This record gives sequence, C-alpha cells and structure tokens, in this order.
Amino acid sequence: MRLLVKAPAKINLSLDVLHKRPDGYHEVKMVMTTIDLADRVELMDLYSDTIQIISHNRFVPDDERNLAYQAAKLLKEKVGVRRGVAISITKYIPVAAGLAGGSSDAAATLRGLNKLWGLGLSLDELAEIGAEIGSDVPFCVYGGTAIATGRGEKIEHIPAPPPSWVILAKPTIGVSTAEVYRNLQLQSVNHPDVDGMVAAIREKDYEKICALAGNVLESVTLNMYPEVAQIKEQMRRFGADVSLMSGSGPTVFGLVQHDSRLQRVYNGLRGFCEHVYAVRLIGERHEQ
Ligand SMILES: C[C@](O)(CO)[C@H](O)COP(=O)(O)OP(=O)(O)OC[C@H]1O[C@@H](n2ccc(N)nc2=O)[C@H](O)[C@@H]1O
Ligand SMILES: Nc1ncnc2c1ncn2[C@@H]1O[C@H](COP(=O)(O)OP(=O)(O)OP(=O)(O)O)[C@@H](O)[C@H]1O
Repeated sequence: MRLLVKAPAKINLSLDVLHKRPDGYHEVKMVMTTIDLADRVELMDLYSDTIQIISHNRFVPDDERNLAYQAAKLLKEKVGVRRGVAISITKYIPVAAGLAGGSSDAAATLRGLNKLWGLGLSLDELAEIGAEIGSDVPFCVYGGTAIATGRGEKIEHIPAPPPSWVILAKPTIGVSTAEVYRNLQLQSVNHPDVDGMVAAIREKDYEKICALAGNVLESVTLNMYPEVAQIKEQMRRFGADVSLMSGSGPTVFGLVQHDSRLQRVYNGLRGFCEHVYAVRLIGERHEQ
C-alpha cells in the first residue's frame, strides 16, 4: 500500500522567549500557523522490517538523521510494529529556513503511518511521540493555529487568522536554530505581546495582527546575517503590511490581503532574492 501525506510549513506570528531552562532549552510562548507551502511525503509498505528514506535533495539526509526516519523508528518502538516502510520526501519547503520543514515531514510520517498501519492513535498521542523528535513536531502533527508553550511542545488551539497572502523570502543561507538560541541575550530584547496577538486573531483583526507581529529571535539572526535585515526592509518597502522573520530564520514573511499588492511585493522581491514564494495562510487543523 501507498499513502501520500501533505506536510505544510509553519510561520510564527509571535515568538517570545521567557527564560533559559535547566535542561538547556528555552521556555517559549508563541503563536504558530500553517501555510499553504508543503512537502510531499509518500509512504510505501516494504516487505522487510526496515525504514528507507528516499530524498532527492542534497541538503536533506537520507539516513537516520532524517526527522521522518526518526519518527518512523520511534513510532515502531512505541507500538511494537514489525513492518517496514519506504518514505519518499519531495521537498518544497526550503531547508533550515525557520519554516519547520523537517518537523513537518516527521509529523506527516506519524500521521501517515498511523493510517497505513491502522494503529488508531489520536493526534494527541502522536503529538506526544513527536515531542521526543523536536520541539516543533507536536504543532506540526495538528497543524492549524495554536499557542505553543513549554519548549514549544504544549499546544493550545485557537481559531485561524483572517485570510491573507503570505510572501516568503529566503536568503541563500541556512540558520542553525541551536546557534540562534545560544546567541540570544534575554536581558536586552523587546518582548512581543503574545496575548495581544491571540486576541487580535480571535477578533479577526488583520491590522492588529500586523501591528503586533514580533519575534524575539529576529534581532539575533539579523545581527548574524545583515542580508535578512535587508529583505525585511525591502518587503515593507514593496508594500507588505508587516514583515517578520519566521522562527530562528532566515526566512522573512510578509502579509498582504489584496491581490494587486501581492504582485508588487512578490515581483519586487524576485528582483533581488532567489527564493520567493507567495502562498495562503491555511490556519485550519489536520483531520485525524
Ligand atoms: C525556533 C522555532 O522553530 C520556533 O517555532 C522552535 O523553537 C525550534 O524548534 P525545533 O527546530 O523543533 O527545535 P529542536 O530540534 O527541539 O531544538 C534544536 C535546538 O534549539 C534550541 N532550542 C529549541 C527549542 C527551545 N524551546 N529552546 C531551545 O533552546 C536547543 O538548543 C535545541 O538543541
Ligand atoms: N525531512 C527533513 N527535511 C529537511 N531537513 C531535515 C530533514 N530531516 C533532517 N533534516 C536536517 O535538519 C536541518 C534543519 O532543517 P529544517 O528544514 O527542518 O529546519 P527549520 O525549518 O529551520 O526548522 P525549525 O523551523 O523547526 O527550526 C537540516 O539542515 C537537515 O540536515
């Protein structure tokens, strides 16, 4: 049997870091939402009890370092299934970009194998398993729009934001999430108003969402890579209502509501940035 699963990217509309924890992770409070830019994860039954990764992207490992591999392995261990699977990953989400590409592939693998192997696990159970793979994986198991706390694994669902176009621009650098957290100086940051963002989303107040968007990690990555600051500035200059770095970067997203403005921002950025995408906010959760 074969099963095709979509693995959508996320953006962080608001990302605050509260403090560093004794376990080395940071306590976060953030608002995440899924966007219509997705990898394709295809799962195929194998006769032998092995996990195979097929990846055609030279930046994506095709062995046990792949987060989809780790997801399949962990799920097999948890439920005691002795079946093999080939996982073919077609990447559309840029790698090491702050869009949770690898986490979403892992989450799609958990959702897909749950179906393929008829395990009957709930999304909550899959999210709990996902938390062992990475902090962004539980959110990616559910998709939609949510407040994420803890190290990012505690998920509280909220309604989707009002419809909007999302323009993504990624400079040709990859960013290490661990390095960005390591370089964060918490005593000298402006904390975004995460509760205000949640209220704005509940009120479907697009202007307020744009006004309150903020990411505490942004200044860290901007200092390390000035080209990210340039893209952020260009995005606003071409007409985005807001521009913000997603996650630990380096991708910058901009929001616009009107098609005419979308063209201007998209074409403007294409002039000097190779990787530019125009997609919609999804904001709705995956079905079981
Ligand atoms: C930046 C975000 O993408 C925002 O959504 C996430 O906070 C990062 O999530 P992720 O890539 O799934 O992160 P993980 O794979 O769990 O951790 C990678 C590294 O980032 C750092 N890390 C991550 C999450 C967190 N709350 N505090 C941290 O300090 C740790 O050094 C960790 O070793
Ligand atoms: N399925 C996968 N897709 C992409 N990268 C993967 C995958 N599995 C493992 N990796 C490794 O993980 C690293 C980070 O890639 P990823 O695209 O997940 O970053 P990201 O979007 O910045 O993640 P996040 O936003 O969760 O911090 C890559 O450099 C790659 O070596």
